[in-house]
Amino acid sequence: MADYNYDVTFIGSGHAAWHAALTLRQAGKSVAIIEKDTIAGTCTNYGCNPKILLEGPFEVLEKLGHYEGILSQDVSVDWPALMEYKKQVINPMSDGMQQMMEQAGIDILMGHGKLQDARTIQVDDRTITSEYIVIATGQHSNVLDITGKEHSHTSREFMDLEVLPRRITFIGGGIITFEFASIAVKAGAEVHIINYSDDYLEGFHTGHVDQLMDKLKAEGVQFHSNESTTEIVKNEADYTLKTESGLALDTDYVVDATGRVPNVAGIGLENAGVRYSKKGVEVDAYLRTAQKHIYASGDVLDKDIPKLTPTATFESDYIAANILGMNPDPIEYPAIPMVLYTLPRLSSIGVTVAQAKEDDSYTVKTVKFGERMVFEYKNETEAQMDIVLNQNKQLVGVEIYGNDAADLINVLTFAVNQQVTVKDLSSMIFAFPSPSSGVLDLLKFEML
Ligand SMILES: Cc1cc2nc3c(=O)[nH]c(=O)nc-3n(C[C@H](O)[C@H](O)[C@H](O)COP(=O)(O)OP(=O)(O)OC[C@H]3O[C@@H](n4cnc5c(N)ncnc54)[C@H](O)[C@@H]3O)c2cc1C
Ligand SMILES: NC(=O)c1ccc[n+]([C@@H]2O[C@H](COP(=O)([O-])OP(=O)(O)OC[C@H]3O[C@@H](n4cnc5c(N)ncnc54)[C@H](O)[C@@H]3O)[C@@H](O)[C@H]2O)c1
Repeated sequence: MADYNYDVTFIGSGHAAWHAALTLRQAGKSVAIIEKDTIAGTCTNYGCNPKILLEGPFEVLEKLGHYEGILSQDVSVDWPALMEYKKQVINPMSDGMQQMMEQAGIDILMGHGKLQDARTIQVDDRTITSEYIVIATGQHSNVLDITGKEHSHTSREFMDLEVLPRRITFIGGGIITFEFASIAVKAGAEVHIINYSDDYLEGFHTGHVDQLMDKLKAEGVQFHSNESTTEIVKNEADYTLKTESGLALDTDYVVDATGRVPNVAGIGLENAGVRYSKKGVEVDAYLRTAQKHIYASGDVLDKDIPKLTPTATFESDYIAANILGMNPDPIEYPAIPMVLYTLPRLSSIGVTVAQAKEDDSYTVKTVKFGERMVFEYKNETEAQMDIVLNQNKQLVGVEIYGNDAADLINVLTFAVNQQVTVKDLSSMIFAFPSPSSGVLDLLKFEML
């Protein structure tokens, strides 16, 4: 048998990689992780974690708003102090992860990984060989190819801003735009959203999206629909964003949030005979590429399911089990929850209301739990969920609008994936009062 430097080598160190790396190392495999930027990847360093940390104080402001007349509303967020706090909490995480992996016996190779052939990887000026390889290179922010594109910023740069600009313009009507616009406007910035169509937040419940947009408009966010950005002009003290229709918007900071692009270029996929397209790396039902010993995992995959941290983790765990022979079956994804971390949040799992309306076998119900349980939902009367039941009256889909939508969807993910019945719910006692027990009580009633 051929002699390789490592049993398994990962290109990338995000969630798609390190979960499998640890499991494989614990099972006695020799493992290397190649990383060219920051150990632990996007979510930990410039994605989910800093995003939710920065959002924390604004969530408090949002909740304060439900007690007007009871609590003084004269509170504001000190952005520079918040940024300092973000650095204190987030910056050490990468080193901590590196130490944890090295203590487990994983070799961390810093540098740009590039396949030379199907078993050989060049890492800057050194070369290693590996029996198995996992491509876990993630995605990068799209940058619109327009004049003055060098004046636009990515989500990563936005989350490093020491001072929040007075006027911020987001290009794109997707997740990143809404999450950042939601906090920027609460921080007092003048916020504009430029979208090249009039569709926003594709995939989320359209009624909830409309409700969220109305709220953001009331807070001051200005939406510019059906506008195609053509140019960003640098002026002496600010910038002007121009569109095809003639809109000229003066602003201090432009965030390009027009999507994320799989990192498939410059990593030697063609040298190794791995098939890919601009949508990502092509894999079979076992997450194996055209070369059966080369797997791909996480955001870099060409797949139709949401590109999220929990799916990257799920795939990483699957690959470890498959390589160890513990799971020889094709990967089987459960229903995957999506959460939009705006104020309030939107979340969903399973069959959507839009899908259910196309199929007579489903029943759709709207449950205005915020109105019905004012005390448990702390005056958030707008909170509601739209549920989809199948013919057996089991919960197959939920879409939520409300501050607690992230935690509630986790409870309901359990109900959807386990095909829970009213009898199951009635056989359990839940703590009361709490947001989840309120929702479960109402759910039982709707499922009867
Ligand atoms: C602003 C933002 C907010 C997000 N919020 C959420 C959220 O709230 N919830 C959620 O579930 N998901 C969220 N996501 C998505 C989530 O971050 C990704 O789904 C997740 O990080 C994917 O993990 P990954 O390991 O596939 O990729 P990554 O974490 O991107 O890791 C890939 C790694 O590969 C490295 N790499 C690339 N090419 C090479 C090379 N040639 N050599 C060596 N190393 C290389 C990169 O530097 C990177 O570290 C967010 C993303 C962004 C951008
Ligand atoms: N809460 C979460 O789970 C979370 C949060 C942030 C990011 N993410 C990850 O990042 C991705 C979101 O990134 P995003 O918000 O940049 O992408 P997105 O796909 O959600 O939104 C992109 C937006 O840009 C628009 N657009 C695309 N091309 C354009 C063009 N040429 N000109 C103008 N507009 C254009 C699209 O119509 C869309 O509105 C998610 O898919 C997910 O993988 C997840």
